[in-house]
Amino acid sequence: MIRRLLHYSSPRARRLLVTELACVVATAVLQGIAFVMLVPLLRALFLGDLATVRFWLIAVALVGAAYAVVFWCASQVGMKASTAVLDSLLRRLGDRLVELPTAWFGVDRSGLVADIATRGAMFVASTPYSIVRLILTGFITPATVLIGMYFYDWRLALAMTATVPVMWITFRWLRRGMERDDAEHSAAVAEASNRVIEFANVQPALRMAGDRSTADRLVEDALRRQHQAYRGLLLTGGAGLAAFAGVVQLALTVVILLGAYLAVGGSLEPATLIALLVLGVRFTEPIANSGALGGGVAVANTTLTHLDELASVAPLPEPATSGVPADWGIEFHDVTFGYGGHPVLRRLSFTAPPGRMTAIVGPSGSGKTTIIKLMARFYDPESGTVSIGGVALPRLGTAVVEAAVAPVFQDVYLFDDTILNNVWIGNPDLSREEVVAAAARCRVDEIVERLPGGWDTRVGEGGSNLSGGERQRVSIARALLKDAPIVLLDEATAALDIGNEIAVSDTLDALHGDRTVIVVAHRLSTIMRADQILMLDGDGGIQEAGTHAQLLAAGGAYASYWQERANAAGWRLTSHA
Ligand SMILES: Nc1ncnc2c1ncn2[C@@H]1O[C@H](COP(=O)(O)OP(=O)(O)OP(=O)(O)O)[C@@H](O)[C@H]1O
Repeated sequence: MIRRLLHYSSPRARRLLVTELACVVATAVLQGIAFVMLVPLLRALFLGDLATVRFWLIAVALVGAAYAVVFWCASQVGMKASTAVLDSLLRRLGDRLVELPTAWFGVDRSGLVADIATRGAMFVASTPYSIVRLILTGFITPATVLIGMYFYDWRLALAMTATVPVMWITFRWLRRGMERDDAEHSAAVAEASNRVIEFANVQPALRMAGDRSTADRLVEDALRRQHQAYRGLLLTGGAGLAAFAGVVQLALTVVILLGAYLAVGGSLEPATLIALLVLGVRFTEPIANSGALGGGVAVANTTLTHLDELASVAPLPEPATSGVPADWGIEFHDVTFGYGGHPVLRRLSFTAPPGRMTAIVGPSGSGKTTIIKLMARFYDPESGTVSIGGVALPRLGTAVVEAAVAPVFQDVYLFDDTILNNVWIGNPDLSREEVVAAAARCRVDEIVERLPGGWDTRVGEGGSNLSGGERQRVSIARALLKDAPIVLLDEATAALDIGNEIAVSDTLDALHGDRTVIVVAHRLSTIMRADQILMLDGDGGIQEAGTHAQLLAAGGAYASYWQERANAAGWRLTSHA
């Protein structure tokens, strides 16, 4: 564990940790020496040899003083080391999260990350001081005592040595059990916190649907699994500790019995036996205490394993020097891609010309959002290439792609900051007036008018104080402000309010002819604006491609799709009239 901890520590934290451990080893050895010195002291006391008693008393006092000084140093360095280790762990976690491929965050990992960043990192950072120190003392002090024992009676020392492997095996067994159960417990805690967060987020939808049983069940199941895992952890810990304490007591009993046998046989003086038995107790006591801490090491190891897992997530390949795109057109060439082995796109090829708007339409689940995500390089395709301006995205590099692309997804997440700052992050170099003007173009000013604090109203965690459509409007304003040459817009199906529709239309008008725009389009008004429409076939390919007029004239799948949507819209208007 120490090796893994050193691996995740900064050079300063590493220096402090090594110094702390050196001090701990020194205190443990000094403690062991003091215990060993008790033997001649006690023996002299029993025999009434006061001159020898005085000599050993001074010697024990000197060793005790040295112990106190080194112990104080270990405590001071230990506290600094804990803070430095916590700092290193959080930095490593933060740096790693920034490097991870965007797709890693697609699956809900918030529970796991929160567990590492809070409970896990704090626990690991305090481990060297609160646990490792005591465990090291629990092993080094008895080892010193054992060596000392050989100087007084090799037979008792040998008996003690024979018990060491049994204690070691039991300790390892206890630790492994705790490690396994803590990994299960930690996964259950992460799952339960994901479900509780989800439960809170979907409350409005649940209440609308009038059926809370499914979400209730999911949360209850997750909490039940967490309780079960915790019970398992406590049971393993309890049983393991009892077994370990039993083995340690057995070791002491062996030494007492052997000592008594030798004393009865006359080959060991009673005064020496009593002194050695005191030493025997001193040998087993720290070991028994450290057994209880083995579980703590297991818990710390779980967090370190999670950090190892994060470190092993393969990053997307990046070029040594980025290629330069000839323009801002996007090309898919023979692209195949899927999730978990199930292909969503099969040998898909198309071109989205620069400065033009391409609308992607098709059945639900046909891969429209997936195409947008491949363009933003959340993933690389399994085969084929996605390129911008003739340069494949792996040769452009993620940073260049991220700078060139302004994506607006359906599931918009806003920071718990003011509405203005949420737009401003699109381009922090602009002035407040410029940001307000750009946001107004996307009709964010309409939202702001009804907010008590105007532009400086906080939007709540994830933007929860705004509607889905409003959140997307803020996100569109942010994307516009970024002034990227490519805009990817996944039109919100869940937010078909008129204000949002006008905001999207105005934005598309503003972008038209200037940027390459790719829209996953659901609204007829959006689809009609496009220079090119790609209609997906629901089997990973393109069924039809062309302009609105061309596709209508062709009278194929798109014409039927259009007719259906237009009829539905007409029916709605009539029914309201
Ligand atoms: N992260 C993911 N892991 C596993 N499967 C996924 C993931 N994202 C999407 N899928 C699956 O891939 C398929 C295509 O999803 P995608 O979101 O691209 O479709 P879509 O055409 O945009 O759908 P919609 O119109 O309903 O938004 C679906 O079957 C979806 O369930």
